[in-house]
Amino acid sequence: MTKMPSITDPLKIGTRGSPLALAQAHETRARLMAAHDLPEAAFEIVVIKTTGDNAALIAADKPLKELGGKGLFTKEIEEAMLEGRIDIAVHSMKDMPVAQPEGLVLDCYLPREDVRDAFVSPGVARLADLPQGATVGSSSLRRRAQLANKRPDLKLVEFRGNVQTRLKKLDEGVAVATFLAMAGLNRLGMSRVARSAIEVDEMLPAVAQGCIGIERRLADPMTERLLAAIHDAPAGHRLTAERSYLATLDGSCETPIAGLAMLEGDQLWLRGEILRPDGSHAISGEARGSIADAAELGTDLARRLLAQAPKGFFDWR
Ligand SMILES: NCc1[nH]cc(CCC(=O)O)c1CC(=O)O
Repeated sequence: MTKMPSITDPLKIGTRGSPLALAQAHETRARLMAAHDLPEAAFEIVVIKTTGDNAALIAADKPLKELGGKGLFTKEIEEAMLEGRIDIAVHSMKDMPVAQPEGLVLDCYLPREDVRDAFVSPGVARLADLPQGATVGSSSLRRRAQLANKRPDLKLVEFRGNVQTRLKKLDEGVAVATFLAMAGLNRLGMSRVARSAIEVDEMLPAVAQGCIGIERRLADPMTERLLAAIHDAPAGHRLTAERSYLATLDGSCETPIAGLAMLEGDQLWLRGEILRPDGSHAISGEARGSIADAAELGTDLARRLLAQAPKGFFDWR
């Protein structure tokens, strides 16, 4: 695109078709309209079906790592952008690999939502109140490992699908509780589904949880300029630290990894936790430093955690 988007030549916003993905695309469009004083018709939302949206695959209730891991929800979208069928792509940063394909850049982040996990249960008020031996549902490697580590008495079952599917499973008594990101619920206007928010000291969230990122083509200066106006610098500093930590740890989604950076003025406070998938061993640590050193902070914390990991810590794969 060489000129400002217009009704006759709209900027094409690529997204998955899930309710959460669409809500995120609409938020992005609203921010672009406001920042550039453009009408809604200057943007076109283009829904792209990804491997991860294949209902048959998801219904199989296999752990996501067996279905192709990170990239499952992005490959087709990135291909569409490289082919020019879309101009930008809106993503949940939590699901994004740390490196993008040649020719694409991911450096625009919207203001971050609630980073906490939600505790969802018809009968139990909070995580700490779960009775001994209760069955809980989650397909997230990180949440499963964290729960197994803290509460080895709990029984874990795979739980996937959209919010409605999961709530139905709870209704049917398949499990007494499940976990979702507060951010997703808030963006869907469904915060009431959360029985309580789990504080980050109790369950450290996934790297980049609650953050929307917008990807573009490298050789597209107009889009770069459009996106620069809606980039949130604080989210950028936090994500830089968290993603550099993840990159050093080799964050394929085959390893349970948690990480969260908080900003206090121009200082970053990065916390991290790596676990064995069965929860038998957790290693955590933290690092503090200036936003100018965000990337080094992430690398440094990751190296320190790895140094504490006994030989074979990740060998379970
Ligand atoms: N892995 C799926 C996914 N990717 C992003 C979110 C929620 C929104 C966010 O964290 O930005 C979710 C669902 C969940 O964890 O409940």
